[in-house]
Amino acid sequence: MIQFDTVHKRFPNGTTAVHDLSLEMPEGGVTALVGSSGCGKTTTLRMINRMVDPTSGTIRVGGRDVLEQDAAELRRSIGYVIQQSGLFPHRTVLDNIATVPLLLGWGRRKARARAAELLETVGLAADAGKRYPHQLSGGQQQRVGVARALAADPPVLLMDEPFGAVDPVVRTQLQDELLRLQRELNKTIVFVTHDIDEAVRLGDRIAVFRTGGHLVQCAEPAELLARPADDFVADFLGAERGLKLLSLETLADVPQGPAPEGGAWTLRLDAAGTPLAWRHKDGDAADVPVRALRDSDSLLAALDESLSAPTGLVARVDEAGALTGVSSREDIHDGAGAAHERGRSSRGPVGAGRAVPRAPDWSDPVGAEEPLQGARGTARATKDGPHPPADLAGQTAPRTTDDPNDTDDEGTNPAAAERTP
Ligand SMILES: Nc1ncnc2c1ncn2[C@@H]1O[C@H](COP(=O)(O)OP(=O)(O)OP(=O)(O)O)[C@@H](O)[C@H]1O
Repeated sequence: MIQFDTVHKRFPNGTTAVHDLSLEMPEGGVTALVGSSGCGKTTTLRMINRMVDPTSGTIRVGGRDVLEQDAAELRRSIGYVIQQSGLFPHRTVLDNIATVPLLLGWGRRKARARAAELLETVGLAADAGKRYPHQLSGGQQQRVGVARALAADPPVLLMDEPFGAVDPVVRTQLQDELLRLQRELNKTIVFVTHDIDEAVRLGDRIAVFRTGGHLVQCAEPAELLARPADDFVADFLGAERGLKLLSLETLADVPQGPAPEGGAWTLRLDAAGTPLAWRHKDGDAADVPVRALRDSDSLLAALDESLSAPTGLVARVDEAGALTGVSSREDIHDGAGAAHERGRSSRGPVGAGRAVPRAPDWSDPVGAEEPLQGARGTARATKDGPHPPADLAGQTAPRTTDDPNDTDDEGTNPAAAERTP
């Protein structure tokens, strides 16, 4: 879907941001761009929708050279989500989401109907549509940002650290939701992040860059974790590379047996057979909570639970949450060893049956129930409106898809003011 062919970007001040990049981003997949600060991730992303033009080389989207297309039209045909959502502060949420459809000449009624539909898709209550961005939490604003990017149903979504400014809990919810949406929508997504865990979780492929805009390795997460190309990539992946690999493997193949009876600990179940807690036979010790796991949960979660459970056993449940059996710490450990063995072999199927997130929908209760006030995490809003971090103020935040003349080769910001479609 997106092809970079020896693409080079040198800014007028002499900085080489991207160095002879050749990379393919497959259709319907999430390509995560990672690397340390200043290694050219954002520039790479912005060359796709011509917010920045390459100095040399060719970028094709859907087989067409982007330089042969009108920049404004191209930008409207590609969804774009940034950190701090980049919403227009003086427009309602509904109008923010309707921005691109209006630019495409849909007509107000149709554009608003589509915006209302998308509010639901991203898990926000209809009431949120009438609010202004600063009346939403950081996580909610990001959802609006995603809805806005999806409004004209573009085949390609560019996401630049979209969840970088929310707290870890909200961030995980947003990641889960993106995975759920992606299973339905099958967009071609390019996702920039600093966070390797986020890249492993979301990426079908991960491209690792190093300073100077050099691509060091591009591979599926499991392959990257099992066989980093060099010390730079290994360092970037971090000390817990082995555990990260287990986050990609499911528990499905680990054997299970019947829950123990008559020993020191027994598993308490409710009437439907759902595990509740481990109970000690003497009744002196407090019950130990149990985190029952499904086949689709990860080996990492299983390892964690087996270490937390007093018996070393992991309760396994079916889709309805009813107990199917238990797996021992040893069996889980063997499963982990087998996953690593496959990873070390030339092209093992590690990660093929990738673990899926547990929360199947936008489980942010704020969307429906909490008062739509204030912000959580670092994307804080106050009664005076959102406060973007200093490095974003006046630069990234105002850049949106409805800003057709916005290119930044000189590092200036022609889009400081909101433009009306
Ligand atoms: N408009 C510009 N003019 C001059 N240099 C620029 C411009 N935009 C980016 N750069 C430089 O190009 C290099 C790559 O920047 P880029 O924003 O693409 O990196 P990044 O990997 O996305 O960084 P970060 O993770 O910190 O956002 C950096 O050295 C940056 O200072």
